[in-house]
Amino acid sequence: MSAALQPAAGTEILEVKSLSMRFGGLLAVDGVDFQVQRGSITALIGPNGAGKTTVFNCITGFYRPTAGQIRLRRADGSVAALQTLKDHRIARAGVARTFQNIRLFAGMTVLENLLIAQHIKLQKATGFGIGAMLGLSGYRAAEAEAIDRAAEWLRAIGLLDRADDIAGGLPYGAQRRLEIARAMCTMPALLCLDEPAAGLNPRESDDLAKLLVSIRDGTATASPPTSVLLIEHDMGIVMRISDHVVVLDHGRKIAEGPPDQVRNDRHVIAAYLGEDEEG
Ligand SMILES: Nc1ncnc2c1ncn2[C@@H]1O[C@H](COP(=O)(O)OP(=O)(O)OP(=O)(O)O)[C@@H](O)[C@H]1O
Repeated sequence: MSAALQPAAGTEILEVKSLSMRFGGLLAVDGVDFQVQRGSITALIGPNGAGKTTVFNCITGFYRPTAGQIRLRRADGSVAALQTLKDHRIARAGVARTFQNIRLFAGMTVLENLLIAQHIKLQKATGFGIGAMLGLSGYRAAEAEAIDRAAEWLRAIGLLDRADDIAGGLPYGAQRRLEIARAMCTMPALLCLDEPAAGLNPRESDDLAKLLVSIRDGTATASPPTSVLLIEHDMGIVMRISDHVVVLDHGRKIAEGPPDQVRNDRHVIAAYLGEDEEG
């Protein structure tokens, strides 16, 4: 049965409610609540081990939460209860993600990486393979559309002239942008990015910040505006591009609000100072 349950009410695209995740004796996420507003960039921050990636893994179906609800409210008003779905169904429901460590198909070309991301749509359009084998027009149209979309995203990330290069040979910052383009080729409602600025130099970070804002605003390509949830340690980027910041520490939410408010929150300052003392 579909996870579409009830019509939309608010403007949030994602609602995380009383989320908990236990690993044996460790409560890595402890009753966390937050929302991602449609058309916003929301950052999930906190010291090392705060539970950020675990929250992401629950949202994207890599972990089944111990308790709590994760609701994706789609544009058509239906609600998907993500905590009940497997990862591939969450992807189909409209949630795309990237990982802390780059996970491209390094031996394939830049373009192939973007086409593979669209294989589910191609399969559907072709009656799961038969149409492709027979060379039916539905397949050719879907394939042309996939290539057009890939080209649009390659233009948006400045890699159109490298479409036929091997992805693994790209500079690190370009690989990061390609991963984001790959996620965007699935036309998600919500884009989840786990430390997209990790390892980038200042110029690459700047390009990334602009790309994320253009994804949020729908100006990167002809695609509509897309809500973004990101985990990020680079506070320069977080403070510059986020509309809303959620702060975790030891598995609990300790603050949330606009960047300026969170930056001056005494609980947040104490959590980060504590990390410095330990480190
Ligand atoms: N699969 C797992 N099994 C056991 N413990 C885990 C697992 N995944 C995470 N943890 C633990 O849960 C806690 C939260 O980890 P998590 O990776 O979510 O934190 P984080 O905020 O993303 O940290 P970082 O910023 O360092 O990536 C840590 O104590 C971690 O060791």
